[in-house]
Amino acid sequence: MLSEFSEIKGQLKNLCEERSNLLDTLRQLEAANIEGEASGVHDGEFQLMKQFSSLGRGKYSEYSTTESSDDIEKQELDEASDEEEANYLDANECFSEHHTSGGSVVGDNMENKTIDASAQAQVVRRTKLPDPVEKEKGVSLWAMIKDNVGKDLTRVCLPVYFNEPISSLQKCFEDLEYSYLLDRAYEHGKSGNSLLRILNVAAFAVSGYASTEGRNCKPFNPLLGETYEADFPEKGIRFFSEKVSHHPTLIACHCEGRGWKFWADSNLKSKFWGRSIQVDPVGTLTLEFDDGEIFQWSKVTTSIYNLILGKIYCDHHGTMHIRGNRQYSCKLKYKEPSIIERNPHQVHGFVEDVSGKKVTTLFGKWNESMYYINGEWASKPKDSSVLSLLWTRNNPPPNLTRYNLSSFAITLNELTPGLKEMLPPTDSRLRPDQRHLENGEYDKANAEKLRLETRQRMSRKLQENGWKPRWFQREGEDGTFRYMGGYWEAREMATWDGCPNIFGEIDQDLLNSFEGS
Ligand SMILES: CC(C)CCC[C@@H](C)[C@H]1CC[C@H]2[C@@H]3CC=C4C[C@@H](O)CC[C@]4(C)[C@H]3CC[C@]12C
Repeated sequence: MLSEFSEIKGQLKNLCEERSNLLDTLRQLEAANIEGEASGVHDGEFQLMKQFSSLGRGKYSEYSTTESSDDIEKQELDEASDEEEANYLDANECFSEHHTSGGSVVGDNMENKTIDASAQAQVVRRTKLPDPVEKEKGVSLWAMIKDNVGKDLTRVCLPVYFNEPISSLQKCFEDLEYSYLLDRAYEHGKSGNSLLRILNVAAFAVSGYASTEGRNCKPFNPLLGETYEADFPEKGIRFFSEKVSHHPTLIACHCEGRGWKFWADSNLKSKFWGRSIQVDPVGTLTLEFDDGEIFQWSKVTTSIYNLILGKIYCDHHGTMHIRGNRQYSCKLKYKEPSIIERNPHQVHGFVEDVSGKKVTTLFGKWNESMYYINGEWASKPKDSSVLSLLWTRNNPPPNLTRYNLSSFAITLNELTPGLKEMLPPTDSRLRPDQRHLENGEYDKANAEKLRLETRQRMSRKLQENGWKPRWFQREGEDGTFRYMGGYWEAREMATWDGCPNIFGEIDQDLLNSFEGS
């Protein structure tokens, strides 16, 4: 059984190598003669799709089967704890970049910064993570898992090496990296082009997945009541999120941009399949334009593969239905990976009008770019000139670390000058274990993580005793969390009433009441 499996794996590996050689050749060809535009005439959508995929600049290394070195560094595992019930897979949104095969962190000592020259605000954000203080330790996930065979994996506490220095609250904000698509959508709708509005909304919905590529660490599971603010005047957006429930794990977020508002709450249902995990996000994302047009959709299924052997990677599959309250809606299919289908990460779909008539075809890849074909496919000349680019992913930062954060993600946990003094005590940036991990202080990070997990274990009790989120409230029949307002106003006044010091020492009374019951 096992030998059969490794045989198949071996064959797959060969196939993968063959494929990546082919892809390399194609890429070279592409570099040689194509600049953003495909040449040649083809006879149908299929051909065009093939051609399109060969234009990809994505890497396919997630399908390679390099075995993780079994550096056995035994870690004391926490007993299955309450805290970890929903903690194993607690991310909520995500983003990422290309892969690094090794785990080396190379960087110069210079803190290189870029200056955003936009007239509005001179926000200077970092372009790399701090250089790690300690050398990284190699710990294989397999070593962790094999000692826990038979246990519910979702309840196994993992040491901090499996985390990325981003909390789930911050990861939610990664979905807004390409918020300019919504600005565009607003403008198009305003000038009467509702088709281009929904096309940009669709591209936005897909772009939220771009940075999940190559991300193979767990985000921090926020503490109950933990918050995250992101004021990005250079993007014209302001984002806020709060962990509103620990049982089940729920995160709510709210974002305001130029002509639109976006909100969501997310709950993840996960299934463990042995070698892989399937995550089904539950909940609706809502986008409301200032002119009253509303779009709603849900995220598709994400699977995380190669938990035991090979390189961990995730893929997304299922159908996303973007429902609008006016003329158009859109269906997008994220294709399931298969051995025969050598073209991973494909997304395609249609914009439909109220009568269900297909108006426009969309396709692309969630890790690269999205295109649309205007009008009836059949009536078009069959070459790439019918394609219009909607979205393309930003380049990865020059020095990728093992976390594979995008340039945008790198800025999310930064304490820019003067920010610390403004933040409430609940902000993710102040979470000590996450900060230590970011600095590469692994022992300190682990110690703080253990301390905070004690607090986390009390969350159920807190919730049973009537704990309520500070900034969000359940609303409507479906009970989605909506932002109540007041955060940015409180920030102006620097009054953080009702924002406890959740990262500090645990209040003795709280501890007593918890242990006494
Ligand atoms: C055992 C550990 C080390 C495995 C690491 C698993 C990583 C790859 C997992 C853990 C949590 C996962 C995330 C959980 C939830 C979502 C929301 C979904 O809408 C997009 C994918 C996304 C963002 C997942 C991407 C992959 C992810 C980050």
